[in-house]
Amino acid sequence: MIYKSIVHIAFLGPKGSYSHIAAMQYASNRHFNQVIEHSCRRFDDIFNLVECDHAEYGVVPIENSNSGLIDEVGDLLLNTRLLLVDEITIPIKHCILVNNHTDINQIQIIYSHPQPVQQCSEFLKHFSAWKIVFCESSAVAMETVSKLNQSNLGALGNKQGGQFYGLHSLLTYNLSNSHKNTTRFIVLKNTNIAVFNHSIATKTIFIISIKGQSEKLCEILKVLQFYNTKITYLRPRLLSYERPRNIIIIELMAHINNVYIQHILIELQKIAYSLKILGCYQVTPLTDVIFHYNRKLL
Ligand SMILES: O=C(O)C(=O)C[C@]1(C(=O)O)C=C[C@@H](O)C=C1
Repeated sequence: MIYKSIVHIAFLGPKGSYSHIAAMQYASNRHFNQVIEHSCRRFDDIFNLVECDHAEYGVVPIENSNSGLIDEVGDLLLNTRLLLVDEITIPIKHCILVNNHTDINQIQIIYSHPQPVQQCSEFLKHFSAWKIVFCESSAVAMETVSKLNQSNLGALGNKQGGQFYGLHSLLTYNLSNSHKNTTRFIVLKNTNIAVFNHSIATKTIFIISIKGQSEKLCEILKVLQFYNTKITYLRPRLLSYERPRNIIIIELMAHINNVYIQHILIELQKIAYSLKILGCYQVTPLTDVIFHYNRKLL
């Protein structure tokens, strides 16, 4: 446990975004007494704030159970010197947020971040006449609908967040394509939080960049298979088609000082164009996110 009186946390805002929920949940898990919220409009602003020490922690989404890697965050990780010190997974429950008496049939325009649109694509097929306007976050979407205060507008967001903007929620069952929709957020920091006890569940995450495509990827997989380490995440992303270059984020369930991990890193360094350790941290069990969040709102 970490006890610190005032902690600055940056996240994709404004208030009521899923990132805000995750950031507040992290603060609650860590028993921070007082949190100064730095609500950012873009992911790179979050990275910059933490890099410049204006915020101690940055909370960003890395992966959604439906739509996969958040590409922009993956790309930012390649170039940052920040470290991953923790992660938090929260349930994502999208609904439609509207002004006062708006009925679902009155809606003509939906404001949303691109991620919820992707995650609710099956549901949205039933309302193909809706015009979709993309926003920087689900909270910006809700804020916009609230400010415009028209009965033909709706936002894709979450019920709790909608309360910040005085919106009503329609269709509060899960609108996502799959029954269980969760997003994993990572916590970024300038310095590492040391994990001394190797027996507890610990992850090591690194990012590799490779030139060329399939052969290098196969070589990497062979190394991982040889050392038989538990892979909890592996995701390649093609950065450029012209001169093929891939980044691969790999997450292994072991401490960085584990002898096998050390061998793997040495082997992979020979194959990769670049290899960067993103972090090594203890995995905390899932907690009841919405409970803490509601308590803060009421
Ligand atoms: O729009 C928000 O509320 C965010 O916090 C961003 C974001 C994302 O980029 O994935 C976070 C979690 C959900 O998957 C949807 C959107």
